[in-house]
Amino acid sequence: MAGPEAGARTTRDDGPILPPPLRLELRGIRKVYPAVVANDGVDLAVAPGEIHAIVGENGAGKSTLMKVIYGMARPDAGEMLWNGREVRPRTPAEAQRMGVGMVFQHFALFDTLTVAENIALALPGRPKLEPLSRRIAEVAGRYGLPVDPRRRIGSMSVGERQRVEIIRALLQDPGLLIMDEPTSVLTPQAVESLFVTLRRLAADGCSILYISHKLEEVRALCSKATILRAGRVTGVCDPRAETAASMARMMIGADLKALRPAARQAPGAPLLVIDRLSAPSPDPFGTALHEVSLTVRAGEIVGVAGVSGNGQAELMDALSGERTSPPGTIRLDGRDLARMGPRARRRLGLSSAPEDRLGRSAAPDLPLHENALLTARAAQTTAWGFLRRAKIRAAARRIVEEFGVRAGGLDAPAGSLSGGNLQKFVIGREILNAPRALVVTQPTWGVDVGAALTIRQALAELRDRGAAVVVISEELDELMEISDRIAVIAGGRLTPAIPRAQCDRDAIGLAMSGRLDTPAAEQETADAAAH
Ligand SMILES: Nc1ncnc2c1ncn2[C@@H]1O[C@H](COP(=O)(O)OP(=O)(O)OP(=O)(O)O)[C@@H](O)[C@H]1O
Repeated sequence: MAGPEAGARTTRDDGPILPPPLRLELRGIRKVYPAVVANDGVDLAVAPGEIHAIVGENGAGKSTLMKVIYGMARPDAGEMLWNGREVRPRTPAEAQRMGVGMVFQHFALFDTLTVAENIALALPGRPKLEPLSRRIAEVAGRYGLPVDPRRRIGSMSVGERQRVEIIRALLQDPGLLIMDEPTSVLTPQAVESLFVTLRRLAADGCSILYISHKLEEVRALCSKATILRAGRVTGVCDPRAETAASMARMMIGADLKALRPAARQAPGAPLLVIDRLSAPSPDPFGTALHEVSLTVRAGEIVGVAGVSGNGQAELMDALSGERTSPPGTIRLDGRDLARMGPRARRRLGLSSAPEDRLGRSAAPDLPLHENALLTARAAQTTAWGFLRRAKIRAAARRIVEEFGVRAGGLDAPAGSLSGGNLQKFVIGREILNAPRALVVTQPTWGVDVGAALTIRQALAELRDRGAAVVVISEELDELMEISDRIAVIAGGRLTPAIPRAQCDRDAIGLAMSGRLDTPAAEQETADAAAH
């Protein structure tokens, strides 16, 4: 895959055997943004065929470093060597020609085109579809990435789309593949098969840079890790010889606090009751909701597991009020909110934080303090019709402090925050509004281990104060940790929720793949009948 020198040892004349040059070496990379030094003298060494993790807290500078390597950001200082030669890629196309491939968190594929058509668009010289389809099938077979080149992207699951992205990158014959948080959207089974693919690639000599907040995955997959904190390298280690806790310590510079166990009380009366909610999807490739029913009691967190694209977005739209008047009811304390818009629902105590943080949960160009205002209740932020500026700034400051949001001050635009920091801000804002019921999607998506803990703790505390909380997430581990009961959404249908203690990971994983005739689902039905 990565050329003849990959993974081999080279000889020079008849002299001693020399190790091959590093695939990639960075020396003293520095990148400065107006309010922050994102990379501050970063060194990185990646050998051929090495799976190398980049870990660090939100805002530590991981994405910036990847952008430098992929020609999307110009460093202010430092040098980059590729197979021992100095290079300065100025665009992604240049980086690709050099041999760097990148698979992004957010896929850039056209729904209406087939796999082969999408891939053809990305390759130089617009290759013919027939021979290209054969090459796709060949790469797919070699690396265990089953994909039909004639299928339309719109009909594919997220895991399948990721395979297409990986195949697209592999067809450019990369010597280094950058994967940015690749498992956040996958079922446990899909994560396993992704790891098989990556190990095969590495065995063929392709180096992999693997960005992740999931330290257990890093330990299972990677043979080396570079740890960043506040733009600097704070450690290089072999993750297999570390524990998740010891790596977290290098990332944070302190021990990770444990989730504080709360003095739990039994949940109270039903507070949020969703009954036979159906909704068509606005998106031709979306998933319609079919008679979704769920009862969440006061003082309870119900997790909704599922692979993205199975109706989660439609469920969130229906619960947040972004789409109204569906058949079915959404009752909060007995009052039906199904025909009310988001503001009215919020006023009555039902808050939500959709997944698309920059598009729908925050205004990227507005400063943080104005973003704090977006979903605040009017009573807290206005007096006699005037905005209470000091109160709003104080509310924004509280979010930043309690949730450890790293930003260039309250006047920094939301769009300048790193992905994880924006996430902390949006979720923190909703929790601190103290709603009676809260629906969140992927609450810790892209946030580091320390911040994930803070967010989970805050959700648990909200629950313990008597709120009804629904967490829609693709991360089964997280749902198993924080939910009192778990339901699975697949194909727009929701299984009844079963108590966490009775949840079996494998059965949930299967139900997530659309196989609802599992023991877990039968158990749920029995339990629901008993309620
Ligand atoms: N285009 C930009 N303009 C201004 N500041 C930026 C820009 N891009 C990144 N930053 C800042 O640079 C720092 C590093 O951000 P970066 O996205 O590299 O972090 P990260 O480690 O990838 O974080 P996360 O885990 O949250 O994705 C952050 O403080 C961020 O706010």
